[in-house]
Amino acid sequence: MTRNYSDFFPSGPKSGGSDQPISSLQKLGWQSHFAQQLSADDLIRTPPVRVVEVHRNGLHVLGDGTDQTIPPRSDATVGDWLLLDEVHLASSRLLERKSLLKRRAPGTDRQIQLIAANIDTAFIVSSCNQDFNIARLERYIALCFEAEIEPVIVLTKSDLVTDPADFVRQAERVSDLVPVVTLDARGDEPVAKLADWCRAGRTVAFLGSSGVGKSTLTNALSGSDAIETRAIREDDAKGRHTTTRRQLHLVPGGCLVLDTPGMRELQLADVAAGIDELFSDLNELAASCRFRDCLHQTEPGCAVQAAILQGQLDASRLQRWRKLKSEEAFNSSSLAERRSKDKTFGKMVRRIMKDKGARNWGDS
Ligand SMILES: Nc1nc2c(ncn2[C@@H]2O[C@H](COP(=O)(O)OP(=O)(O)OP(=O)(O)O)[C@@H](O)[C@H]2O)c(=O)[nH]1
Ligand SMILES: [Zn+2]
Repeated sequence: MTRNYSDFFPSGPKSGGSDQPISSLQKLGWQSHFAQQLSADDLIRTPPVRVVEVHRNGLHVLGDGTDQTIPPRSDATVGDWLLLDEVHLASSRLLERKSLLKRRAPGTDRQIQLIAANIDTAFIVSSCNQDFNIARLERYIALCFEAEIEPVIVLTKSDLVTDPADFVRQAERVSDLVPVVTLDARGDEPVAKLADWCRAGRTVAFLGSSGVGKSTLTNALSGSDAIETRAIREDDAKGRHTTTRRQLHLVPGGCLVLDTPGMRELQLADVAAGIDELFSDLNELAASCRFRDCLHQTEPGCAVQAAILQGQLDASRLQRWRKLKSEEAFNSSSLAERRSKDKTFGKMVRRIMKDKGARNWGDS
């Protein structure tokens, strides 16, 4: 097979609305970030493929002329790029990610699980009704900032309220860095209003609680009720609650949409930097407090309390910041403890094995 290798080294992300044809790899989300990581020699020996689906028996990968399932590996997740070693599949090289969403597994084990890699934009979906919750939006945004994913707030069900303006105002106050879009997820609005982020070759995901309209939006983007993709399998097309797989849907002529059922139990762990970024206004204020360890309660010279008194800061935002930070600290510290216990245990095992080995030698 002859490949046009110039396609593998894009000059940069294609601009929206451009009529330039894009290569099959670019359609799969290939970007200069990945191209920079390989040499022409790598390319000849190991063609890039993207993991579009993870299931128990393996990873479904697609590339230029490649469509196959390779053995599972714990360090790769949906959205990852691999340099496929067709002779030794397990030796395929994992390319450095542009972004990574991970979570702490529910239950007692609480291991870190990789959710998805290389998402460009996450639409944080909430509806203009009782689901609307600033603290929840903030959690998702902190997570996106940490994961290096661009968040966009999408407020659905605008048709069910007389005026969504109040929801929009509240959502806009979450962060200057995060755009807010309102729409009716059924019909034509999503395609038009999300077009900037849903260009061909971009990878997007919808995050949010059950019933807010994530599936409706996904279908709206794909222009059908059953998303037409190369990765989709029959059972998934029928019922979206039946699958526990994670996969990327290739929207014909458009972006790639990640569909992951595990997004609902997201826990905040190891996202301190994301929280700092989201609450940078509070961090800046805190830097002017008289005491470095100010708790922003009743301390004299507290710049945060002063801002609240002056009406520049909403007291509830301070409360949410505190809550998020303590949740994060709790989740992360228990992980640290677990890691250190694991280490101690590992050391103990090695010592015993060593002792045993020494004794066995002595016995012989
Ligand atoms: N009126 C109105 N109904 C909507 C809108 N978006 C979604 N719905 C309806 O809300 C219901 C739930 O939408 P889904 O798309 O299934 O929500 P989801 O977020 O995918 O839910 P899960 O699959 O449980 O996570 C469906 O009946 C949709 O038709 C909207 O913008 N306006
Ligand atoms: Zn203070």
